[in-house]
Amino acid sequence: MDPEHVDGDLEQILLTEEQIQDKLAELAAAIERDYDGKDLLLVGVLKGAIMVMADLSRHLSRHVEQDWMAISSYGSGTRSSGVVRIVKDLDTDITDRHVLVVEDIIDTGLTLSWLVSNLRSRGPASVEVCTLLRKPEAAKTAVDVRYVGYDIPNAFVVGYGLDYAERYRNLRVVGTLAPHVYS
Ligand SMILES: O=P(O)(O)OC[C@H]1O[C@H](OP(=O)(O)OP(=O)(O)O)[C@H](O)[C@@H]1O
Ligand code: HPA
Ligand SMILES: [Mg+2]
Repeated sequence: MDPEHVDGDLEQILLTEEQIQDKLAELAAAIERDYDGKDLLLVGVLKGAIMVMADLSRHLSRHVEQDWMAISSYGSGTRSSGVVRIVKDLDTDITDRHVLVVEDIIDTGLTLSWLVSNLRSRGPASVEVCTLLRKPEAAKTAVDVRYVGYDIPNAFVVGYGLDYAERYRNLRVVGTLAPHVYS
């Protein structure tokens, strides 16, 4: 879906389809270099990361395995509840595996810091993180993020997997939501 199909619900387009794809190609190239000769498992965080996982993995010119976890901390609102809940766990045993967590956004960093420590407790060879978007508050958290696409301002964004009340995930762009939508 394109921005003109959401009836003025976007205040501003932050990232075009081209900017998103160019960045994912760049990140994929870095990942290929860093994991050369190593087995790699991509772990996508549902549901937001579906688009990033689909496009990032297709920019890779190597074999990877893909698995998914569903954890939710936002529910239907615009603020993190701080309570992280596993809705679906991995199907894969990650003992001695190189794991790369694929995220759409790191906002407060609460979801990710919880997830990374959960995964590290399973005895993997390594756990790193790749996110398309990161907000300033998250940049201050202790979680080390190896691959960051774009640092964005501290506003609620939707599109390219990111939702507000489950809508807008199928937008091709990332944009800020106009206040009239949620006020
Ligand atoms: O850094 P944080 O403040 O913890 O926020 C980031 C998380 O929030 C969103 O997921 P959400 O809980 O909305 O689930 P969803 O991906 O299914 O929309 C997003 O996809 C990240 O996983
Ligand atoms: O800005 C956001 N938009 C949508 N989902 C989110 N989850 C954390 N931050 C955001
Ligand atoms: Mg969400």
